[in-house]
Amino acid sequence: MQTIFLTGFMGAGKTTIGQYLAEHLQWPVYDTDQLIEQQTGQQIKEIFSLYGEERFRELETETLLKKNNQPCIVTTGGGIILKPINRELMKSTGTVIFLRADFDIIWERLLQDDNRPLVKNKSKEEVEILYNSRLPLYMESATHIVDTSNKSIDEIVQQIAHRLRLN
Ligand SMILES: Nc1ncnc2c1ncn2[C@@H]1O[C@H](COP(=O)(O)OP(=O)(O)O)[C@@H](O)[C@H]1O
Ligand SMILES: O=C(O)C1=C[C@@H](OP(=O)(O)O)[C@@H](O)[C@H](O)C1
Ligand SMILES: [Mg+2]
Repeated sequence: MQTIFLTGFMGAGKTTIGQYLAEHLQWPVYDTDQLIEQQTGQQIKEIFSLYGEERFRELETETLLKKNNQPCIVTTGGGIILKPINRELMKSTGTVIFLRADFDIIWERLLQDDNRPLVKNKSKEEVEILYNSRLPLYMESATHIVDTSNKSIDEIVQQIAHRLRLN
């Protein structure tokens, strides 16, 4: 089994589900946002405000390129699917699980913290446009789609393990 990449929109639960899945499978887990923060010594929101989104996207690609071939879980930032090279890198080196969730559920979660620069000061309508614009890219790059709406974290972890025949 190769790397398991978790993709999906901001607030879909990638970082959280990845932690629980890692515990369940006893696999290491890496979060691209956390790796970028460790590497740069800066918070994601600082990188966006100091250098812009484009620089952040380059850092995401660098992070994917640095990954070794050992089995692990990689939880990605919601925009990782924007660059074709990222979609190719993930698909060619692992299994890509798109964590899908209804936008209304996601929006409620996004209201809980203000650490996401692409959400801060945006209306619900504006973020929904971003969500809809990205959906085809999540679909195109996914090897599996897991619907997470109204499911507990435990149910989602079980479902992923079952779909990948890892339990
Ligand atoms: N299935 C779920 N049910 C309820 N809350 C969830 C679920 N998945 C994630 N959350 C919560 O949603 C918020 C966003 O999750 P997070 O893992 O940061 O998402 P992402 O990494 O996709 O942006 C967190 O507060 C997390 O606890
Ligand atoms: O969707 C995006 O473009 C982003 C998602 C964030 O990660 P999460 O999806 O884990 O919130 C983080 O990478 C950055 O704020 C940009
Ligand atoms: Mg995350």
